[in-house]
Amino acid sequence: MSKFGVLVMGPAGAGKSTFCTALIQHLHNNKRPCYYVNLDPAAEDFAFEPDIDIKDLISLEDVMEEMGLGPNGGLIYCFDFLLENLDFLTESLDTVTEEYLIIFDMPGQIELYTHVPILPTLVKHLMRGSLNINMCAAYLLESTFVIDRPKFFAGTLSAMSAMLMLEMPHVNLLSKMDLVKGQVARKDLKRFIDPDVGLLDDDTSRTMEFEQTPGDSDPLSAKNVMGGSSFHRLNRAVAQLIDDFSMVSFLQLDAQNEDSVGAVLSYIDDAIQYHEAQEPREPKDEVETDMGYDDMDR
Ligand SMILES: Nc1nc2c(ncn2[C@@H]2O[C@H](COP(=O)(O)OP(=O)(O)OP(=O)(O)O)[C@@H](O)[C@H]2O)c(=O)[nH]1
Repeated sequence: MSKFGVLVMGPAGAGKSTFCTALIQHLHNNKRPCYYVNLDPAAEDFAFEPDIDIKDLISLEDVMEEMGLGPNGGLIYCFDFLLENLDFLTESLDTVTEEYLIIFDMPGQIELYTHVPILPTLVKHLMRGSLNINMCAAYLLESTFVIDRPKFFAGTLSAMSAMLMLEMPHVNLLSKMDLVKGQVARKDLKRFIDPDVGLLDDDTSRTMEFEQTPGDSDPLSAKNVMGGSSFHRLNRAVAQLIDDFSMVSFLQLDAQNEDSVGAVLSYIDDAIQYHEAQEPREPKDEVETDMGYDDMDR
């Protein structure tokens, strides 16, 4: 038997830390031990004190001050530093026994999940190195995005990008469900759980915005860029890509409701166990980060 872990990811403000707190509380209530790892070098207030805190190794504030970097470049610097000092994680995680669920609370900068190979390297170390942790990713997307469908598809694309990049068991969560219940009809909500491109066609609230003003031929005019037909075509192409891959579906999460947290945990447990039962796969070749830190804040 090997160790178990969940990597809690998603854009800024999606509810990652709140979910981690609710998960830890739920595990406590059910007398299941857990081990909390904060990997957000900017996180400050915790409901439960982390067992490992990246800030004991490096903090975003110090990096931004000392290196003169912005928040995105600074974050990438912190993660590069973590990758150079993986013993910081390994030494503590080595001592964690198999009955613990290891919860990794990640930062919200979207760059980390989409176009730098830092996370795959970290995941590879955790899953395939000597630690041999059986991991599942939990990717959170705010359910209030369903009100703004292009935003919802953009978020769904980032979830898909993380799935493709990390190649690990993956559970996508529509978080903050308490905020949309009552605002979105149950049958409409179902269409966001398994997103299909038709959602954009039915988006009557935005149809007006997508119509181009007759005679407005400047493709870069504010109206055309923000709400014009090219914007609509781009959204449709993104939605079609997601539809074609047919990879992303969501579970609903209301972190304030313990039954909801328990149901999500069951999926995570199942995903981990299913993966454990499969043959181990060959690791991918390591890839180097090819972006400068300054580029991240442009
Ligand atoms: N109503 C409601 N609010 C929530 C829920 N989960 C989180 N929030 C609120 O959303 C805000 C952001 O939540 P966090 O848990 O800090 O989000 P995060 O993803 O960790 O944010 P970053 O660390 O900045 O990336 C906070 O004000 C939370 O109280 C939820 O299930 N329901």
